[in-house]
Amino acid sequence: MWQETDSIAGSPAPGIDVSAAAIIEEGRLLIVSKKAAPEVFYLPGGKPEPGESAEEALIRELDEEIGVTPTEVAPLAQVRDVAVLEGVPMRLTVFTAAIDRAPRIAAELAALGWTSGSDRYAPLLAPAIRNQVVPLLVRSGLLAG
Ligand SMILES: Nc1nc2c([nH]c(=O)n2[C@H]2C[C@H](O)[C@@H](COP(=O)(O)OP(=O)(O)OP(=O)(O)O)O2)c(=O)[nH]1
Repeated sequence: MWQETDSIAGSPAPGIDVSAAAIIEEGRLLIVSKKAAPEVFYLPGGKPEPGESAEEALIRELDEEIGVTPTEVAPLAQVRDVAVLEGVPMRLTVFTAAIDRAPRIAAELAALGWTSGSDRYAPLLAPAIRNQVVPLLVRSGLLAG
């Protein structure tokens, strides 16, 4: 289902897996920052726990982080970059999603915002989001850019 670009068949991918949601409302993408690094913004989500699928992890993390349940979840892309907090290789599995209520900051989050991808948040976005996910959303017609 996912297109793999740089793994050798049969060998596990190095680094960490992270699931994240691209939630767009009124032309803006929902982004969050964590208390551990309040100046870095990225998509809500996190690492799957043992035995959890990427989508199950996403649903759990959205509840824990922003108190919402996704109403429509669809695979968008897998991107590889350096995980901005750990500094290790990361495979980020991104789903598009809608949410059932207004998000609110919970758990370990510092802030929540909505970005066009080219506004004041742009320099604060994690590299995977700024360089890969936002351009993909713009190419897909989901974000004006
Ligand atoms: N959720 C998320 N994490 C991202 C994105 N881009 C990016 O580099 N990361 C990095 C930040 C962290 O280094 C790592 C995710 O770790 P995390 O601390 O948010 O995961 P978690 O909620 O499962 O936390 P924990 O179990 O380690 O406490 O991936 C993104 O768009 N969304």
